[in-house]
Amino acid sequence: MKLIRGIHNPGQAPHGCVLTIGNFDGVHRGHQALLQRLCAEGRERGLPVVVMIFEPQPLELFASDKAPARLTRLRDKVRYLAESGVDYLLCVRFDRRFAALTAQEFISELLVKRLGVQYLAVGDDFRFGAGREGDFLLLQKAGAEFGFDVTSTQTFCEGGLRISSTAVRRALAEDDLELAQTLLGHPFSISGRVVHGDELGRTIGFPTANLPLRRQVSPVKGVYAVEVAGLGDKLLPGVANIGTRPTVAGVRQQLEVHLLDVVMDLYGRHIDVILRKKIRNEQRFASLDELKAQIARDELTARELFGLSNPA
Ligand SMILES: Cc1cc2nc3c(=O)[nH]c(=O)nc-3n(C[C@H](O)[C@H](O)[C@H](O)COP(=O)(O)O)c2cc1C
Ligand SMILES: Nc1ncnc2c1ncn2[C@@H]1O[C@H](COP(=O)(O)OP(=O)(O)OP(=O)(O)O)[C@@H](O)[C@H]1O
Repeated sequence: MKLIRGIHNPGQAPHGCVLTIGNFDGVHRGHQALLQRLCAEGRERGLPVVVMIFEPQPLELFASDKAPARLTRLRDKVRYLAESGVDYLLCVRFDRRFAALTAQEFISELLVKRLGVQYLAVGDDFRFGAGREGDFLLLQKAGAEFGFDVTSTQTFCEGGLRISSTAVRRALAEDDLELAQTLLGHPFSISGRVVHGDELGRTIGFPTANLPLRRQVSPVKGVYAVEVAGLGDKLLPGVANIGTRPTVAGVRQQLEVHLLDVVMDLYGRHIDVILRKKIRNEQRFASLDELKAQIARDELTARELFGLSNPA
């Protein structure tokens, strides 16, 4: 899959394609069903499959305080979309100028002139263009005028519930990792590059690898039994805390993971932390000793869960 950043990269995007548009946060099973359909259509027509996403996501530009927590960073979205068989990922920089394009301009300049779209699949609730004035009906009319097909994707459900990024966030907020995984079609994980912490963890006997969550708010909080991918062939078990570390007066939200039975310097490594089970909420302890005793109990809980023997 080829990643194209921005719509002004001449010659990079194909002219003539099958296309879908959306946030694709989480690349959940609803998205995957839509992508499968789109790939089949692309094969039939002998055309490349293009997915258009926006970065930042529209709500993050317009109402950053109301924007929901991201399920996937761009890097992970790219990986999941590539695995789904997409040929080109067009990542549009969503700024005030782009947002001001009228629905008609979006169709004629971008979809028709720039991409030469032949087939477009979107949900029937898809809105676009300045003031969200463009809708499915307008796309259908434009399709008839410019000669491209427009289909509304069939809603993909789980237990009567429409799978959506919002539904995954809700499952995570309710600590239902199992449901989140069912909706996603893959386990929920948080990835990033390990940075230096203040190394207090080392002095309390639990060295931790720290992942900053940056401007991204995490959809989950608390202490989890986890498995870490990205450090060789095997998944490595660990315990992680996602929060602000009130005991040591931390401020910024971060993820900290302590690996069981392995000592290695993870600084600078890119890791993917798969959340397997919530152990408890983050707490403020009266002393570091109490925190240390609790983390030791968290470790035992995780060991039991993973069927590992206790440390010597
Ligand atoms: C499994 C685990 C559970 C944790 N639980 C809490 C907690 O409940 N409250 C808290 O303030 N900090 C918690 N922490 C964070 C510790 O305060 C943190 O590891 C310590 O401050 C070391 O920070 P450093 O890595 O920046 O040196 C937890 C860390 C781990 C690995
Ligand atoms: N369950 C589903 N079944 C079929 N198509 C879906 C499903 N969920 C999303 N889509 C389609 O995938 C495309 C991208 O969806 P997008 O990520 O913007 O929305 P979403 O997953 O419904 O998220 P949100 O909860 O934020 O509305 C859209 O065309 C949308 O209609």
